[in-house]
Amino acid sequence: MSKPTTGDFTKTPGWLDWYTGPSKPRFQVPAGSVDAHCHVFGPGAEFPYAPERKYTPCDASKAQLYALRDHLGFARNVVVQATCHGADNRAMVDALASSGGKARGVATVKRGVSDEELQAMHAAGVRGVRFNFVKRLVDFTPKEELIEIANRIKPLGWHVVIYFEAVDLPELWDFFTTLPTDVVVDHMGRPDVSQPVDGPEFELFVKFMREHPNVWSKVSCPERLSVTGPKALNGEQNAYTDVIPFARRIVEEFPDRVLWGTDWPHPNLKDHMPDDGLLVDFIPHIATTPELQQKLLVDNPMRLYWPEEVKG
Ligand SMILES: O=C(O)/C=C(\CC(=O)C(=O)O)C(=O)O
Repeated sequence: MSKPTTGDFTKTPGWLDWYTGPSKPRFQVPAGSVDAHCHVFGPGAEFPYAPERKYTPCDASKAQLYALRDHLGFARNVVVQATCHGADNRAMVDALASSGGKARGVATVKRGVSDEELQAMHAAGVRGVRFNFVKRLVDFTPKEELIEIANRIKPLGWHVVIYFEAVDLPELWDFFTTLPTDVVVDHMGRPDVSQPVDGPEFELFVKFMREHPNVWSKVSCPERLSVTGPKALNGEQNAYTDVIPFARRIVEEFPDRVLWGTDWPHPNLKDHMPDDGLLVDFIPHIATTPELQQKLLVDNPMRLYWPEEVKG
């Protein structure tokens, strides 16, 4: 893969660039697998970063994303709008347009978005909107605005992706459970994996999924959640062992409502940048049978993002 660039923007101090030269995964993903959570950044010279952004990344282009897809053995991507682009979805939509139908998108929209804009995004392959509640990433948006947006995108058959920290789930519960669409949680609601997997915090998340059949979860980002590692670097085949019980529990309890993604280019990591090949080798630790792997990587994302291609 080519190397990251930065254009005229100055990266956030301490920014870690994505890993060049990822290893070839030992785990071969099933045919038709979907990387259901990844981003593009700019390039800033073509698609400038948003003035309201909380971080400035290195560039991560669609060509680099699709090269990674091919290298890892994936067939498709779901490109999620990153907060460094605010509600300017052009870089993400441009990536979808160049994918030959092999990428869908999740956008960020404001209440002022027009029906024509929503229709154009739908035609480009957008199938969801993302509501972000992680305070270091976004300014607060009133809940009435978000509900209004959710009601507007529902007729398009889109869903809502939510990103929040585990400690905030109790406060957000009532809002999340009134959303009128399918709801996809990023990174299992960011559990504190130093707490027990059957402790009150994660039990609340499991209850959220158990009591609400419209709620799905991405079992992604062990590199973000892990406290003890080991890191997915230097050929490590048993990375992020402290995250495994959490992800495995969700995969086994809700096999038809889980998704997986690389999270490339891994915004805002502070400690290390993982080798994406080794992240793929993490998958069989959390989806331990071919049946679970098929659902996680193919059947579930296809049902949510390419339903027209799913028979029956
Ligand atoms: O890539 C992710 O999912 C997580 C992010 C970044 C993010 O959500 C964004 O910029 O939109 C994070 O925790 O910093």
